[in-house]
Amino acid sequence: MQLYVLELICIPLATWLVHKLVVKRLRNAYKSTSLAGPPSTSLLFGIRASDGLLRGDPNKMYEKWEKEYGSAFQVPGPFWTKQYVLLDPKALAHVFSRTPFGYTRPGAQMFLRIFGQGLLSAEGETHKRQRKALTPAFSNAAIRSLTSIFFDSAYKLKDVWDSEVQSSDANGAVIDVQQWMNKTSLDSIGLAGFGHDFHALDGERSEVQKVFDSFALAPAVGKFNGVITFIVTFLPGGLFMRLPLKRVKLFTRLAARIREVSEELWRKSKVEGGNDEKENKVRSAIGTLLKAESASTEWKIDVDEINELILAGYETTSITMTWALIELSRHPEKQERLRKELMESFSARDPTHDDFTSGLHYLDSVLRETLRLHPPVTQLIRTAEEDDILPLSMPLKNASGMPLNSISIPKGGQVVVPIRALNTSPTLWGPDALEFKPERWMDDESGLTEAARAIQGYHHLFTFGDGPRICIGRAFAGAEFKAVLSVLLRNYIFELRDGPQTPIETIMTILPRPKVAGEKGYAVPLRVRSTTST
Ligand code: HEM
Repeated sequence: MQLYVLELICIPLATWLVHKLVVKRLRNAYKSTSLAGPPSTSLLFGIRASDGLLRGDPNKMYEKWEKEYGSAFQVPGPFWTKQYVLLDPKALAHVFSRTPFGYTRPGAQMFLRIFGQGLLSAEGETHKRQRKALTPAFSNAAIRSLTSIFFDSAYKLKDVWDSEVQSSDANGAVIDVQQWMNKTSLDSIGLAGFGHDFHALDGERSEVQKVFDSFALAPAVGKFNGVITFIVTFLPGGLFMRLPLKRVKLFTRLAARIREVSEELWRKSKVEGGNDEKENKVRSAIGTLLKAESASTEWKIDVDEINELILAGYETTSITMTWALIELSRHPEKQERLRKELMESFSARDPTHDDFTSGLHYLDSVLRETLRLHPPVTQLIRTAEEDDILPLSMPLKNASGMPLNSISIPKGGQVVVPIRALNTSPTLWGPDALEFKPERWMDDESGLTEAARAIQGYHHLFTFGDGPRICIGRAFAGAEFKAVLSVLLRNYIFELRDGPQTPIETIMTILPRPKVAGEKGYAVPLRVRSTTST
């Protein structure tokens, strides 16, 4: 009798396993193109357990493999799967044009579990509907009305730095700029996104900021990075959230804190923001939506949406502004060129939104070059929802050396978009691909190679993704970056404390952040002097 029960459990389980591990694998092997690529380093985890991917920067490995195998190659994934790494512009354009329907985001379940049903976790028709609802909040007109909020934050920052700089000697004050970019970004997203002041620039440390910081104090090191990638992409989100891991607990805490703030903001906005009386509430992204919502019964803005905007907008923008200050400190002549451009027309007043979008070309080039060299999101992964054929624009050979003009991907197959490797590939960007050269974007992108021009995305970059899921906050981030840098560059001169050759490393928090080598946490101490003291 006992044997009978055991059989009842074991036979279906074994059948399911055989189907999953053998039949599906054989079907996929038959339907997929076999590309060249690095060998597996672990029976169970494929190449994900290799030191280069786990402890190092995965993009360094992708750069190395691009040289060895070409513009598309395969890497062995966990449980005998494989992932296709794509650096071919035509193949990528195909994948992104089919998103969100042909290819889905494997981590979406995790976002859903942690942050609720927002844009990041939505797929298919739900995504389409939610995206349409949020779009007015990020339109040109909306960003134009938010620009003064970005300036308010920048000037608040200037007040604090002025007193530090004035009380320092002629060499200037040493300031950890990353901390201050965090505060500026958090206050800006609070005010411009939701009409809420986190008061980070006033010295208050909100609960949300405390949890974000705890990721930096307990960074993902060693095997953890790889294990997380493995779990997120292969287990259903529910299981991931039950894993007794420190980082999972941090994510849960972060979600809870953000949710507390979001619920409060949402409640306040509902009471005050749906009309014109409270002008500061309407002059925020959510204010715009609530105003529109009152005229429509089709959709409702939700707390989950607020959650995700804080998560998606805070760190990404802060990291980008920090990298720009590092690069400008490493290249004093480029810093001077930017200052000159700003001072020529804006020594007496601030630029407007129109000045940012149609003038100030060098500032725009510094933004693009920073986004190219230092994308805060360094890779995207997509799962094919059906069998597909990827067209190719660059010559490629399969694993047996035969020329290919397309790649077959089976349903369930995963493609990796190595954003940083793509943005810095010498094949696409030329021999100076790794150099910080805003000049390449000037004069109608005159310094771009033909190959780079063929790349789609945001100005030929995948830093914001591409297609229907392209970052909805890209103009928001761009306006904030430009407002903050235009104030800082007109008022201060920046240098790396220990000279332009100071080594910079990256450290994994939620996203990889820069840090000066040897510093605690993710500190980026720069020497800051007033422009009027020279
Ligand atoms: C430099 C700053 C930023 C970078 C580099 C960045 C990057 C990205 C990337 C790569 C994606 C696509 C993810 C994917 O396809 O899987 C994305 C999506 C998204 N971003 Fe950003 N982001 C930035 C700033 C912002 C800001 C300021 C906001 C909001 C205020 C924001 C809100 C979002 C949202 C809601 C999505 C999901 C869009 C969708 O799925 O339709 N981002 N971002």
